Amino acid sequence: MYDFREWKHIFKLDPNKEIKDEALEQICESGTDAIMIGGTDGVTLEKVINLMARVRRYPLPCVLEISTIDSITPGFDLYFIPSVLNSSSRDWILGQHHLAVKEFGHWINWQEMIVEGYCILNENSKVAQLTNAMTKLDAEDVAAYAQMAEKMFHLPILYIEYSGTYGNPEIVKSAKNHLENTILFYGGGIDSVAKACEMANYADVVVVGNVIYENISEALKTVQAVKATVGND
Ligand SMILES: CC(C)=CCC/C(C)=C/CC/C(C)=C/CC/C(C)=C/CC/C(C)=C/CC/C(C)=C/CC/C(C)=C/COP(=O)(O)OP(=O)(O)O
Ligand SMILES: O=P(O)(O)OC[C@@H](O)CO
Ligand SMILES: [Mg+2]
Repeated sequence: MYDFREWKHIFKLDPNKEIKDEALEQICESGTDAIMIGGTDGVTLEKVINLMARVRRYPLPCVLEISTIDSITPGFDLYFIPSVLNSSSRDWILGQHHLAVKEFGHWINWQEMIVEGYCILNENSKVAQLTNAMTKLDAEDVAAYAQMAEKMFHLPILYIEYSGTYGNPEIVKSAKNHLENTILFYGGGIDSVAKACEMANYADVVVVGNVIYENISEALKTVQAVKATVGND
């Protein structure tokens, strides 16, 4: 079983986006710690299976970040289950989860399931709009979610999500200062070595998504940049 607590860098591949074999090979052989498959819209079972099979040619961990019940497929190393802590709708905090467990609970291998407490901060992102996230939060608000994630709910992961835009490092730093056991993921707008290094100072794991499809050579450079950053100032 892979230990996500040891990871520092993840590439997130979107099943709803095309990636050529050559680019996929570069991503999978980049030295990243894991591939996470996930996205907000257009995530179908067929697209997830197809992408998983292509990633499976390479010997690195492959995680499904569940966004819909219908696209869950066996064969991943781990399953990350998002719960959007700052959603204004119970559906995205625990409602969808309740439906899934009620219907499929007897099939679930809980050792493979890792819950991510999401805090979504880019109001213009598709994921913020989908989940009705309350994005107007300051560092104190996010620090409170961090404490709740760790101390109240004992969540393994807190994910600060700026999907599509670069976030505020002070907010990430403040969250990190309130965490001892919960692993802090940062994702959003990492499109350069400088941004990757800055967030790696505070987050335990830096997630890199869109730049894979926009500028693969910059995407690849983020791997060593993150790994060379000592972190947690
Ligand atoms: C192995 C096997 C076959 C098991 C079967 C048993 C089973 C069904 C287990 C599942 C148990 C369970 C509790 C499932 C949860 C079900 C569920 C649908 C929960 C809701 C998850 C959720 C909150 C989704 C909302 C959207 C979201 C937060 C998605 C996460 C990914 C994300 C943030 C994508 C954004 O990515 P990005 O690339 O920025 O987006 P776009 O580029 O597309 O804009
Ligand atoms: O696509 P970007 O903006 O890199 O964000 C990565 C990830 O946090 C999305 O869920
Ligand atoms: Mg994306």
